[in-house]
Order: sequence, then structure tokens, then C-alpha cells
Amino acid sequence: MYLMRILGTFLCFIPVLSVLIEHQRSVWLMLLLAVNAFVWPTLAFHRARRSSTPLAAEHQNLIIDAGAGGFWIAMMAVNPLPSVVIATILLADRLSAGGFALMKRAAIAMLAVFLAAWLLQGMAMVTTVSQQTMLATLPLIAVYIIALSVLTDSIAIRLRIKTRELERIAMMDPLLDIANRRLLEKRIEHELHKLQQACRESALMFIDIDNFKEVNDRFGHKVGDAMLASVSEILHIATRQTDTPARLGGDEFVILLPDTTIEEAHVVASRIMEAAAVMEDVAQETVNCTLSIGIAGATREMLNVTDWLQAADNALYQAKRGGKNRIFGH
Ligand SMILES: Nc1nc2c(ncn2[C@@H]2O[C@H](COP(=O)(O)OP(=O)(O)OP(=O)(O)O)[C@@H](O)[C@H]2O)c(=O)[nH]1
Repeated sequence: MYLMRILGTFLCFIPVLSVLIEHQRSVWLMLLLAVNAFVWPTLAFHRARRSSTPLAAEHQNLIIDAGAGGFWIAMMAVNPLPSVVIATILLADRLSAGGFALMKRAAIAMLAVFLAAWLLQGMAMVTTVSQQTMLATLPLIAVYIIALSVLTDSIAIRLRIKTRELERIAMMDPLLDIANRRLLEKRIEHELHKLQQACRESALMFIDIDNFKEVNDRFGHKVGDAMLASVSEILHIATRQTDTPARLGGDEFVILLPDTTIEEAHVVASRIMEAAAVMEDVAQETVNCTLSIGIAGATREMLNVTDWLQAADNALYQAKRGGKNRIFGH
């Protein structure tokens, strides 16, 4: 904002000074214009920076800018070209900085100061624009509008980055560095769609930590959380880039394995179980970790995400019923 104000006041200074010289106005008025152009931006910057509410202070600064604009329009005897350009830029700028509410307040300030100064000046009005003033106004039109566009573009880029970051957060588990149900369901839906178009095989793996409640009860939630983090890490290490390991909630994890047969999924599941079995030290406690895993391949009858997840959950149920610490797949 500081740089934009310096640029704006400097670019306005040129056409206003041109008109004041043409109208042979007093040196004091020109000095006041110089103060507005070269001192005010720094004053405004410190005013906003020192304020406990910098945004509100900056909005006040923007309204003061608009009031100053109204004053100089009156001092230029409403010279049409610089007056219209200055008023338009001031209002458009306030609109992009604070919406219609700020623009409205700025318009009221500009009009009020203009009317007061114009009446005191005897309602002077000169409707002709000299070539000198026209040329002096051109940099304001060209440079300021381009600068405003550059600023708007950089705000749009920052907004896009923030939006992507928020989208990523919304798709991740709040405790572990792993996808959540939302992202998993999106990927499953996409995979089902692809499977309908091509003759391929893909698998869904449901993983549940055995007797996890006991771990929590014996060692506390901190150890339970650390175990969840270790399992999540194992799932990442044991899978490919194209797979999606996710946490459904509690001690339940699911992995989507595109282009994978049931046999291949069994190999991955064994790898995961072996890695979990050798994990002993969790948050300075010696614990045993076994997993039950259910695997389901996609079939043509599966119409939606729930069908496939249900099939994998049923397979997990069979693994649990069979005595836990085992893989069941069909
Ligand atoms: N530490 C920790 N525990 C959790 C979290 N979310 C859920 N739990 C606990 O995880 C346990 C899940 O237990 P269950 O899956 O129902 O039962 P289990 O003891 O694993 O038994 P089986 O699944 O039959 O082997 C519950 O005690 C929950 O309180 C979490 O984020 N952190």
C-alpha cells in the first residue's frame, strides 16, 4: 500500500501542479501539494503501522486520500481531465481495497471536502484542458492503472496459493501425515470411473490395528497416537506413488491400489504386516503391533464408493473373525 500511495500521489502531483501553475495559484498552495505528494505517504504508513488496528487505520488513510483528492479537484477549478481521472482512480482503488462500503465512505469524504473547498473558492470552474495538462495527466492514467493491475495479479496469485494450501489441509488427516476419508473417497470414485472404461484390476485394502484399545488402556493415548503415526509411515513406505494410503478414523486405514491384482495386493499386505510386527519401540514403550487386513478387488457390480469400501470392510471382518493378525482377500 505504501509504494502504491507514493506512486499515486506522485503521479497526481504532476497534473495538479500543471493546473495550479496555469491558474497562477499561490506558492503556498503548491507547497501544500508537495506535502501531500511527498510527506503524506510516509505519515500514512507510520500511522497505520503504529496503530493497534492497522487495517482500520489504513482504511482511514484511504478516506483521507479521497478527501485530499476532492480538495485538489476544487483547487483545479474542476479541470475535467485530471479531475475525472483522479476521482475515478481514487474510487476504483478504494473499491478493490475495501469493497463498496469503503468506496462509499471515500466518495462521501471526497464530495464533502470538494464542495466545502469549491464553495470557499467561489465555485470556480474551467472546462478547457490545455495540452500541457493533458500530457501531465497521461503518466497517471498509464502507469497507475498498470501498477494497479500488477498489484491485483499478485494478490490473485497469493490467494490461489492459499486456496491450494487450504484444499490440501482439508484432504489430510488432522493427526497423521496421511490422506483422510474425503481424499480417499474422491480417489476411489475416480478409480471406479476409470475401471468402467478399461479392463483393469484394482484393489482396496482395509487395515485395522489389532487390540488397539488395549494399547491405549495400558500405555496411554500418547503411545497409541505414536503407534498410529508409525503404521501410517509403514503404509507410505510399503506402497507406490500411485497408491493412496488413508486413515478412515480411529485405528482404521485404507489403501487404494490402482492396477493391482488381489495376489499383488496380498504381497503388499504381507510387507505391511511384517513391518508392523518388527516395530517394537513406540514412544519409549515396548509394544507388539499386529494388523488385520481385508482386501477386495473392484467388480463390475460395484456401483459406488460405499460398495467397494463395504466389500473391503467385509474382508477385514473375516480376517478379524479368523483370529486377527491375518490377511483375508477375495
Ligand atoms: N490414541 C488414539 N486412540 C484412538 C484414536 N482414535 C480412536 N482411538 C481409539 O482406538 C480404539 C479402537 O478400538 P477398536 O478398533 O474398537 O478395538 P480394538 O481394541 O482395536 O479391537 P479389534 O479391532 O477388535 O482388534 C478405541 O479405544 C478408540 O478410543 C486416536 O486418534 N488416537
